[in-house]
Amino acid sequence: MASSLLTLKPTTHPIYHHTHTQSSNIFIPTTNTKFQSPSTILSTKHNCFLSSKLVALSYSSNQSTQRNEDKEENDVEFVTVLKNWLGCVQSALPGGSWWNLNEFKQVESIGSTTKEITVWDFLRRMWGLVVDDKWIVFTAFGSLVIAALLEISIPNLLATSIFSAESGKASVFLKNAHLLALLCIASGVFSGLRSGCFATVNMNLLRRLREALYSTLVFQDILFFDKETVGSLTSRLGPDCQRLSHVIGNDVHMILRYSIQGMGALTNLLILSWPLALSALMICSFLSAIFLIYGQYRKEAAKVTQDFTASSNEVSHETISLIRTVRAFGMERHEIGRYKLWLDRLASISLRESAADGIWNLSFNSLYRFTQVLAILLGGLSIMTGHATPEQLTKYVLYCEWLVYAAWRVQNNISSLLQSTGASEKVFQLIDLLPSNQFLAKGLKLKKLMGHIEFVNVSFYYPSKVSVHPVLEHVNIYVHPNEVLAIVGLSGSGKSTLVNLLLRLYEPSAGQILIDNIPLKGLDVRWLRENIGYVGQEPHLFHMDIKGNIMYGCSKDIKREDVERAAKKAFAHEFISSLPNGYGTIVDDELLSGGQKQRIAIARAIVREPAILVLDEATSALDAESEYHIKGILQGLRNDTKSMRTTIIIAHRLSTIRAANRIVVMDGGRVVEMGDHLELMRRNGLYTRLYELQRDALAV
Ligand SMILES: Nc1ncnc2c1ncn2[C@@H]1O[C@H](COP(=O)(O)OP(=O)(O)OP(=O)(O)O)[C@@H](O)[C@H]1O
Repeated sequence: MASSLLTLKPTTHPIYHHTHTQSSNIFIPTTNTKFQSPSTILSTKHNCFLSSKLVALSYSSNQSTQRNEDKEENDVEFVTVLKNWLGCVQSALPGGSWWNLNEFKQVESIGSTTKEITVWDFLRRMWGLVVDDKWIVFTAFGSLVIAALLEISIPNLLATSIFSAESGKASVFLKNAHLLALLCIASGVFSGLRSGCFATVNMNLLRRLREALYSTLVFQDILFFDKETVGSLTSRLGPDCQRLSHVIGNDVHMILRYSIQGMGALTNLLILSWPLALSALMICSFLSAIFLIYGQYRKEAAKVTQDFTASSNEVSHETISLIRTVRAFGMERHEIGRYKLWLDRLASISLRESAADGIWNLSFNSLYRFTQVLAILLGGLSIMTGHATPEQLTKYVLYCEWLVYAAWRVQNNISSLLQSTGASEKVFQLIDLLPSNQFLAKGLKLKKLMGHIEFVNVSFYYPSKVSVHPVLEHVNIYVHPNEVLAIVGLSGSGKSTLVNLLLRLYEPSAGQILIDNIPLKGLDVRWLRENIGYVGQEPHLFHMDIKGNIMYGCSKDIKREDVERAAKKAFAHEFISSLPNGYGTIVDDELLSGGQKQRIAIARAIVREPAILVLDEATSALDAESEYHIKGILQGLRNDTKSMRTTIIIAHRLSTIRAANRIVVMDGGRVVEMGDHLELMRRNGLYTRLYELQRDALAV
């Protein structure tokens, strides 16, 4: 290859100089004008012949030097390649660096810090999940034991039947054949019962496991969801739970079944010939020793695989849920690359697992065959010396096979159990999380909420975001019952955070919030939320009909007329009625426009007739006409003295909140101005600046 790149034409062209790149070992021809060919130096009329001779000589000597150099370089190249290969082989040998999973553990993936759990703890916890079905479990294990004992008697009876036929003992043969048929039917019945019961246990276990995990997740603090990703959590609920559900119905079941069969086979072997039985046992012990290393390795690999699966799930979830953004920015290939990175890592782990599997199977098969050879050898010798009969040898060979096969199955299922134990760590860590304190504390439920709100010296940091400056700093705000309070300010000034604290999605780092003079912490959180109507910046709809979406979370008895009235107030009735199934139309986040979603969300907040209404940028996606009407609603709500409703409205469009009783102006987490529109305009501060900027923008 290297020499083929060199095209030496010394008499007509400047000599081709070749360089040797260290990294690639490829010769690159270069035309270097400073180097002249021998023909250029010696080519004169007088010395034409001599020069041509010298050229030839020099060329041939150059060629031979080059051949030598090429050879040396080829040798070096060969040695390097050989060294690399040897290095690869060495690292791939059992115990080599290729098997080390630590480098994967260092990859930043989800949930890498978990408390190690022992197999015993794991089984204890799984038992806790199936204890309600204990009778099904006991029936399953009872049938398992009976079926296993029946199955292990079959080889003995089989050999006895064959040899009784061979020796012409018809009555013995018939008796054995009947017994054999009975045994087969009975073992079939008990095997069926066993499988059915274990399948039921599996199903119930999976259901309970998912239920336990899901209900723990749903009651976590919002802070928890700031840290965890949706993809990783759904991965725990999906594949991880599925994997754990096989533990009792598959792993424990198989371990027990084959342990009984193995013990039965060993007992039969010991009865037949103890030296032969011991030799088979030695092989099994050797297999167990190999297995110990293999099982531990699979447990480690399972943990890494589980985390990588969660990470890949996270990427795919993010990409699919944001597919419109991905498409708009043409990032499809980039996203595929991101996903592929995790798939490659998973494949890398899988490769090691498969290789470990291969080594394990190789060891097992070799030893299994070796047992057969040993049995024939020792058994044959015993027959020749008159120490054993052919019938005994046949039984011996059959039971030997059972023993080794049972040992293999037991060990394989122990390995699977270890894998599940590894995979269970994160799942149980999540299940063990305590619900948010809010749901544990029993708070007050007031007879009637007046809607008086007070933020007293409130400061706040988001716990998930380490920051020098607080998001809110010494905020003091009073909202009177039935008042419409608007909060304005630049983006990121902390307006939504105020609402988050009012809804108790987070707790203030300092200061406190009072409602009707009672600290928020002292109130029942569910009751409080029932009494607050909230419309967020990006309202989300559930995949259900519009009526269900409007009624969502409302504890009162709501009639269809109430839903329609709320929809009319929110200017949603007209577009809902124009849909094919009206209020029965199934919608979700993708099927409606932003403005339509916002109107449904406003109807959802209105229908519960809350004492406190919070609108966080609730008019941002509305057209001018709807916004005008919504302003009318707000005005109506304000004048509705019967319902006594306090309204907090956050808006960027200052036109929306001009009519508010008071306007709070926020800047960098602080309240910088407070008053009604005219007062603030007179003050000529931040509000005036913002107002004028918006007016100018509209005038342009
Ligand atoms: N869940 C969160 N975790 C960490 N930081 C957050 C979280 N939510 C908001 N922040 C940060 O808190 C600060 C205030 O955000 P907030 O949403 O309250 O501002 P805002 O005034 O409502 O902004 P906008 O008008 O753009 O909605 C921002 O710097 C933001 O990055």
